[in-house]
Amino acid sequence: MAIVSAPFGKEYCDEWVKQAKEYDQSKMGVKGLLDSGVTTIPSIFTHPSEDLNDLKPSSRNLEIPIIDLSMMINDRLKIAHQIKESFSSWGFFQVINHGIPIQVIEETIKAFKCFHEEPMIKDRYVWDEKVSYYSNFNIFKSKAVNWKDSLRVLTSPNPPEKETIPNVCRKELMAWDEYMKSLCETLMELMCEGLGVSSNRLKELSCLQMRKLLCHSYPYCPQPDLTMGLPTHTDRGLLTLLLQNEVSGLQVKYDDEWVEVKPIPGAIIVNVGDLLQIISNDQFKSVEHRVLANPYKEPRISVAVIFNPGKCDESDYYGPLPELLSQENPGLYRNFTIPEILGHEQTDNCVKIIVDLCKISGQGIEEIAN
Ligand SMILES: O=C(O)CCC(=O)C(=O)O
Ligand SMILES: [Fe+2]
Repeated sequence: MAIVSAPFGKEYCDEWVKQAKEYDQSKMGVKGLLDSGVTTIPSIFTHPSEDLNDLKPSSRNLEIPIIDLSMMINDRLKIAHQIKESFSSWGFFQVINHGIPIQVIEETIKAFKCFHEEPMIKDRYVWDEKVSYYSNFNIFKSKAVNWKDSLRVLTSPNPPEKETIPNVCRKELMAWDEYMKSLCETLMELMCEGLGVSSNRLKELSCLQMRKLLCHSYPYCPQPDLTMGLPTHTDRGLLTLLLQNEVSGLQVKYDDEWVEVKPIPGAIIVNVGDLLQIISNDQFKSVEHRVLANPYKEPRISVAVIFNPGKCDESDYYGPLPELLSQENPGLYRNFTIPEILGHEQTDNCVKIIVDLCKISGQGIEEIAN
């Protein structure tokens, strides 16, 4: 294979697109490449050097906040304030003691690992099925291909079309979606209480209704210094609930430094997306994060459930909650509709594009969601 770096100059660009197309059409994914015996990464995976020069996490002993949900019974308001504080400073926290049995968590990871990892020769059926769900999101609009494989399923409306979910992990996927919906409902109530608005406010805005499940697998990478698992981005939706296995790799930007999110068995990572930053009028922050290419033999598995508003007509407007606005706290964003957001181009490395899209300069906003 010819040496091709990231798509600068036209010739390189043509060659890059050709090779990326070949890779995409083969539907083999990164796992398939590894199974075919590659010991170095094909050059289409090489990320630009500016994205690779600060891969080391901060040497300061920083950790994203941990919220113990079992303490909610004793002091609900305290937990609501912890959530608000975590979201306004970090945009992230890990939740523990959330009530989801550890066996369910282990079975979920096992089922998704099975989907991504079954080798093609051992079990044809699993491989064929995996190929039929192959997705490499906007590969040609990215700077380079990422060293990961992903499964994407729209889990709402519930139940989703049967054929959109792989057989090998259908049962676990549907169960996980229910667990996440229920945990998210509790967290959204606490978020509202932390903001000082009515507990059901986000639910009533249909914020639990539209869910997308992304299951990523980051297989071993022989040259992790040259590529990324998932480049720097912010999530576009409202809220993301993420399960990770014991293999680290996720980093969050804090104070201009990258902080590693240490795997805690059974914990769920929760983070603010662009839409929630807008709705909270900047009280919650949508924060940059990324995943390094995995240097370990064990694959990194993560399962993200992304929540979005379910009312998606041209006439359904969302924007900063009016209860949060005052003379001293004017609205910082204009209203938006979901079709408008969906119409906006998306790649794996978008940073705050929706926040920027809706930001208004000057004071006040023209229209307010109600
Ligand atoms: O795989 C991970 O740990 C993070 C995934 C992520 O950030 C995303 O899907 O938006
Ligand atoms: Fe993300």
